[in-house]
Amino acid sequence: MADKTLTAEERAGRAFPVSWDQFHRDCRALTWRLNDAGPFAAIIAITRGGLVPAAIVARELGIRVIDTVGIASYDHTRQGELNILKAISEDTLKLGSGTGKGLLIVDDLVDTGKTAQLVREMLPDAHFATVYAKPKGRPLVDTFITEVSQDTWIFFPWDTALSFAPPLRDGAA
Ligand SMILES: O=P(O)(O)OC[C@H]1O[C@H](OP(=O)(O)OP(=O)(O)O)[C@H](O)[C@@H]1O
Ligand SMILES: Nc1nc2[nH]cnc2c(=O)[nH]1
Ligand SMILES: [Mg+2]
Repeated sequence: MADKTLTAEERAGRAFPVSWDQFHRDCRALTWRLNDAGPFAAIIAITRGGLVPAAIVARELGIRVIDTVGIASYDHTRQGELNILKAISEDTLKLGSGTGKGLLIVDDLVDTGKTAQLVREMLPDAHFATVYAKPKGRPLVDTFITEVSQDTWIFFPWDTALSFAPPLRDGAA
């Protein structure tokens, strides 16, 4: 049974820090794959994590209609109830014929897949893309770039800062 006193990050154990450069490259690689799956009438970014990849993908694919769906589940690193903070707009739903056909949903990652599942229920025919995917959430994603193990915590560049790293011989991991 999962230890409820540990955060999701602590349970993960392994760290996968991603730099801005790396993230930009991975988003561009994602766009190459999405180019064959489109065209898309609009992008729906799952905020907040989906905002940065959505901006890069929109720029590369020339998509100018961008909507958001606001979902929060992690309080920093602890997953709680899923909260819909902002629904998809009526205009976007109409563009996707009510089912999401021809629409692209973008998020930074899937982990347990709970967020993805909720958005998929809103737009079952939309194309779902993430930059990173963990095995539990992977079946819910149509297109992604890099798979990381379930026990990995991904650190995004907007959540981190450069800091001193102790040398290996002083006990650094
Ligand atoms: O597959 P899951 O286990 O549902 O986790 C994935 C979701 O968790 C993170 O969002 P978070 O809820 O932390 O909010 P944020 O995007 O505002 O950081 C991430 O951006 C995904 O949206
Ligand atoms: N930053 C970050 N947020 C998450 N939310 C769910 N899993 C993760 C993860 O691995 N990294
Ligand atoms: Mg998110």
